[in-house]
Amino acid sequence: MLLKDKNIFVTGGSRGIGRGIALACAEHGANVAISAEDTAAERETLAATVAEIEAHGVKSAWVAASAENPDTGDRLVETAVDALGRLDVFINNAGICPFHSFLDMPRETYLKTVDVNLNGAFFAVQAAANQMVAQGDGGSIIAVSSISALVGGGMQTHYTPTKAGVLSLMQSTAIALGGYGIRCNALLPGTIETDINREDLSDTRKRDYMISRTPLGRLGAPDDMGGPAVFLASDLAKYVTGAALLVDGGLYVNLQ
Ligand SMILES: NC(=O)C1=CN([C@@H]2O[C@H](COP(=O)(O)OP(=O)(O)OC[C@H]3O[C@@H](n4cnc5c(N)ncnc54)[C@H](O)[C@@H]3O)[C@@H](O)[C@H]2O)C=CC1
Ligand SMILES: C[C@H](O)[C@@H]1OC(=O)[C@H](O)[C@@H]1O
Repeated sequence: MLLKDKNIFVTGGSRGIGRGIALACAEHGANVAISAEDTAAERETLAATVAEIEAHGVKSAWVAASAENPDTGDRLVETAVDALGRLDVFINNAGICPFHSFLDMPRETYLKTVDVNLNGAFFAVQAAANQMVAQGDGGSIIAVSSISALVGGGMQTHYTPTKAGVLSLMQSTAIALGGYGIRCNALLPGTIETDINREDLSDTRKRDYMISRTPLGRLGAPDDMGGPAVFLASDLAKYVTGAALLVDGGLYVNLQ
């Protein structure tokens, strides 16, 4: 039980990587609140995931709050404090990756991707950090960046800069918040099979190619992200801040 009695918020926790992380935290004894995009479908998914979290005997709560709204960060913190009592760990995970070619990228696709992935992360992390500073005894902030912070993607020209930005945000907030005992780290997943890439990976040639590039011989699953997130959230990582942890089955280092 690495996270007993810690109070954690996971954005985009309804499904995919966020759900995998939320369930791993609950398995380790944490109370976990989650958010997702404000849609009718996500409200149902949030409620279902909250039931799975509570099955671990911990407290949970959900809020439907879209990341592109700069006020959302405050709503997330309010939800955590109202339901759990305080906020010890904040995990910014919500994100989108609408694959699209560069030359004809619609402006709205670019702007929405930046708003959700980067601007949303900034305001949410700022709100969480202010709550932790007010509590006065430190905390842990984790941002889900990507292997795509380090390498490019021809159909991801709008997306990869947001993931580099989120990594950079954790590096700078590690400095800004270190004096308050707040650690800030980034998780960099490789290719994890979720709804975000279901259509892209339905091309079996692409899927097989991605597997062939991965030394561990398979794509990732959401629960592969759980252990690394629990580690960074826990006191095992008490001297880890400003770090970037690749969780990619070895994909990044595989040149030849
Ligand atoms: N699946 C992958 O291979 C990788 C994913 N990532 C990152 O992991 C994070 C999670 O991705 P997945 O779990 O794969 O995606 P997913 O599509 O399975 O889940 C996305 C989650 O984010 C939430 N979300 C989407 N748009 C939102 C909005 N406008 N406001 C608030 N919440 C919103 C959804 O409600 C959902 O809970 C993203 O930031 C993504 O960039 C990074 C590297 C690889
Ligand atoms: C959505 C992609 O499949 C996924 O997202 C990323 O950040 C990486 O580029 C992965 O391949």
